[in-house]
Amino acid sequence: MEKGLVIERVAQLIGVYVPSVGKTFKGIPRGKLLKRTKIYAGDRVLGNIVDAETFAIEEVEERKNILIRPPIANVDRVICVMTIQKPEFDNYLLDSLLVVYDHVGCEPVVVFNKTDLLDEEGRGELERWSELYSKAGYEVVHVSAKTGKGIEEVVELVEGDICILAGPSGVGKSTILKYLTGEELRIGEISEKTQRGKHTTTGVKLIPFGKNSFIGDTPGFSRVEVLQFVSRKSVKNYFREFLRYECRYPDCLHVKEPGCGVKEAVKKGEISCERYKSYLKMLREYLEELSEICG
Ligand SMILES: Nc1nc2c(ncn2[C@@H]2O[C@H](COP(=O)(O)OP(=O)(O)OP(=O)(O)O)[C@@H](O)[C@H]2O)c(=O)[nH]1
Ligand SMILES: [Zn+2]
Repeated sequence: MEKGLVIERVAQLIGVYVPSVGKTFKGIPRGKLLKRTKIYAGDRVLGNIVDAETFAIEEVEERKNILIRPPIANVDRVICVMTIQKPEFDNYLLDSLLVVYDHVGCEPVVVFNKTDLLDEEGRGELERWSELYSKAGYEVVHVSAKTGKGIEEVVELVEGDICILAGPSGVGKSTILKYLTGEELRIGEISEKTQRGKHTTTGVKLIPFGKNSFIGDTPGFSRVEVLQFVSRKSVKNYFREFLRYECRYPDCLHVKEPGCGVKEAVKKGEISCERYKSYLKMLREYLEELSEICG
């Protein structure tokens, strides 16, 4: 059987890219396959080329994850696009994206875009935040989708991966996608009925770029409520720099417990106050003493 990758899932249409022939076929699920599983963009499938247009899908390989928004399976990377200025950097939003995507097994990359328009102060901020996130254990890249600067570094970093873009409105997600693939980013339809800002789309396409990478044509989250996705007690597992420290109690939430290694590290300046504040905010906690430690 041949291996294929579902790169298009729009209504009933399934597009299967078959690397051995470098071509996309119309996928037809065989037998009772659809009774057993759904088929998502990003699914790795096994099947046979039936004719010049058709690929009969026999099996869907086990998925490493499925994102709900956009609906894509096996997403390796989320490119979290942020800016320092225009719009102003929102570190709480970034921290929320990092937690939620890490939770689904999607490795985040922090991309600061619009570096071309930074003034002196902006460049200082860019350096400060970049150092903070690198130290915390994330990959950080500076780009300008206007001049193309730094984009190649992103392409190299995500080689071979299935990616999506996430980040707030106006940071340049569409511009980056256009730069990478020559295609437009589709905006997910916003369903007005749900108050949660849920987006629904009729389908999703993965667009090839770089040597062997794919990227979704629908953006991921532009804002996110962490506790809708991650339980209160496991949020701490996705602040990766916290994992380097030990606490007296293994189930320590790093809030008011005695003998907390994380809080100690914040006091010593080894964990940044900004990150710790984001953590408390996610848990809807507040610490009086923090104003003394962090100012
Ligand atoms: N100077 C500069 N402008 C940029 C850059 N990238 C994008 N822009 C501009 O910023 C504006 C917003 O860019 P978009 O690509 O539409 O941003 P988006 O994140 O897709 O926004 P939404 O569709 O609202 O989610 C556009 O006017 C772009 O031309 C950049 O690197 N430098
Ligand atoms: Zn602790």
